[in-house]
Amino acid sequence: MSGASVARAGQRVLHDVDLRIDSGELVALLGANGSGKSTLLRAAVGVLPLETGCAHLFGQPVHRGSSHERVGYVPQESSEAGSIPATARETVASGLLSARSWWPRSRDPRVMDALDAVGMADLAGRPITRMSGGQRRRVMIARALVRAPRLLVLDEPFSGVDVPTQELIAGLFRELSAAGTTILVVLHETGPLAGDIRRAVVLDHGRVVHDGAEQDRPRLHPGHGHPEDAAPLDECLGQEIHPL
Ligand SMILES: Nc1ncnc2c1ncn2[C@@H]1O[C@H](COP(=O)(O)OP(=O)(O)OP(=O)(O)O)[C@@H](O)[C@H]1O
Repeated sequence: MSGASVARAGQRVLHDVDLRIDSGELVALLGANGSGKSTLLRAAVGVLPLETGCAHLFGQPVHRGSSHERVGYVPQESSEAGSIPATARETVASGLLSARSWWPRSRDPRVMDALDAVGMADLAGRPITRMSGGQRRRVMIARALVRAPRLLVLDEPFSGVDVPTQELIAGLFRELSAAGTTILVVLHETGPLAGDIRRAVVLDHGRVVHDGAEQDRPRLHPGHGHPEDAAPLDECLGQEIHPL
């Protein structure tokens, strides 16, 4: 990305971002709530339009209709899955859909392999609407992995996932990274990937304030821009995120 700015609801929330990620890098994107991490990811894969600047993937300009056959994208929990009662297997198979192939391929062996890799093969037949948040998260990671992407873009993959599964997924990222997959991952804490991340990009109020060694990054300060951060606990508890 070069000189990339993005507006949401008429307000600029990403300012003049320059970011180049080379093939095979593992990069953590960090920052307080509302600092613009998800916005950056979504603009980088063409889901959100740029106000200024440009973005390229694999040397080609990115736009909303870009083909993402070489990109695996795992969005944040709140924007994924919805209430469609697809099974884990069907959900992962939908990751194989493309402009050339529109028929769901649940029997493709890659589907069960991807579910196995995130420890979800046993629940392949369960509708994702009947899964916990952490289980759904693992299914969405399998969906991103199923077509062996060259670039994996993940928005808080460990959120809601228990520690043993975090370790499992971190091990998977390590293997993929060693095999040359490029990984850009939004994290709140580096957690199980702490020893693996050489490069951290930190956003603050939509600007890159650090791009370099993880141990040199500035400490995060409390969030801004997300009203729930300041809301009393009983108000937060009243919010139903996934109505069944
Ligand atoms: N759908 C939206 N409409 C309008 N503004 C939005 C929308 N989504 C995010 N924003 C605003 O854009 C800014 C950046 O939000 P973004 O979700 O990119 O931050 P983030 O760093 O990913 O936050 P978090 O850590 O809480 O996920 C914030 O000020 C936020 O309030």
